[in-house]
Amino acid sequence: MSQSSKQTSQIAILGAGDVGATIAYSLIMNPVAGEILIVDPKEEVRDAQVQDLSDATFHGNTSTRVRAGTHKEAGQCDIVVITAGAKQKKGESRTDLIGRNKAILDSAISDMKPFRPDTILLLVANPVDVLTYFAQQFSSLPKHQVLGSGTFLDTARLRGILASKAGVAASSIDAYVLGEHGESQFVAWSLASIGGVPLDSALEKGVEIDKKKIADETRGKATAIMESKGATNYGIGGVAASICKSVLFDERIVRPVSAWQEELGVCLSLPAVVGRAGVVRG
Ligand SMILES: NC(=O)C1=CN([C@@H]2O[C@H](COP(=O)(O)OP(=O)(O)OC[C@H]3O[C@@H](n4cnc5c(N)ncnc54)[C@H](O)[C@@H]3O)[C@@H](O)[C@H]2O)C=CC1
Ligand SMILES: CC(=O)C(=O)O
Repeated sequence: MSQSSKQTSQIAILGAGDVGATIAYSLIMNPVAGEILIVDPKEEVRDAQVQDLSDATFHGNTSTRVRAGTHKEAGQCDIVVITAGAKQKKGESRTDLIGRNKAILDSAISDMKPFRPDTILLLVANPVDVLTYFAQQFSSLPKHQVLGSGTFLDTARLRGILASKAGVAASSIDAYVLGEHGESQFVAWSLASIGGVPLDSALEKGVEIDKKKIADETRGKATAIMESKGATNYGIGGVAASICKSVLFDERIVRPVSAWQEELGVCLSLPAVVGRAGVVRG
């Protein structure tokens, strides 16, 4: 991507809560776009987040500007990251949010229309797979332009756990959590490798891993964090910012993101090639 298109790219973030603000902060610290628009009907919170985030743009490495925006403006951005919606209260599952968050999504998409034809919608609000499906329906954008963060965060969690067991950097581990960003997710153990060597052969002698325990710990990590601090925001902040970069730079990187699965008639995560058109190949 040329320097000038990098500077003029715009990312809108719908929802100025814990997750939306952290995604914006990640995009300021690792700049990929010229402008970030923060959109939230709670104007006081939105404006305070804009003020606070603007202070973070002071650091030397960024040319990204942050401002408050409207839903209509968001519909004309390169990427719209949708964090708008309720989060889980104690004892609630992600799927318990469906009624509230589907209604919020419906009204937010109506407010953003008409979309720029090449806009990418990145769903983050939960239940992310179901909302990705509804965003495809409500927006009428081509399905490959509407994707969800899916099991990318679960995959990051899995790689972190495996890295500490194996004593190698998480970036050297190739392993995926696939399926639903929720209770039915699964680890594709047969694909797991370290530096290209199948996981079981790559571990040092004497190092044993309990695959069921690791899969359970990965699946339960969000609940464990939320029980203590009420929300998860940093992991998804990094994950969503990384997807934005893959889109704007047309990276064609393979990521487990939630996308339309023609054979199954649902949105869920399988390894997909992510580029400027969204899911370039499923
Ligand atoms: N996919 C993933 O891996 C993750 C998803 N999440 C999900 O992200 C969502 C947001 O979480 P938090 O930021 O912690 O919640 P929050 O409650 O802190 O913020 C949500 C914000 O959305 C705003 N909002 C409501 N309707 C809106 C609309 N029509 N347009 C724009 N903004 C609107 C609210 O005013 C609020 O400020 C939740 O559904 C949560 O479950 C959170 C972490 C990870
Ligand atoms: C909240 C959520 O979906 C997560 O942290 O995985």
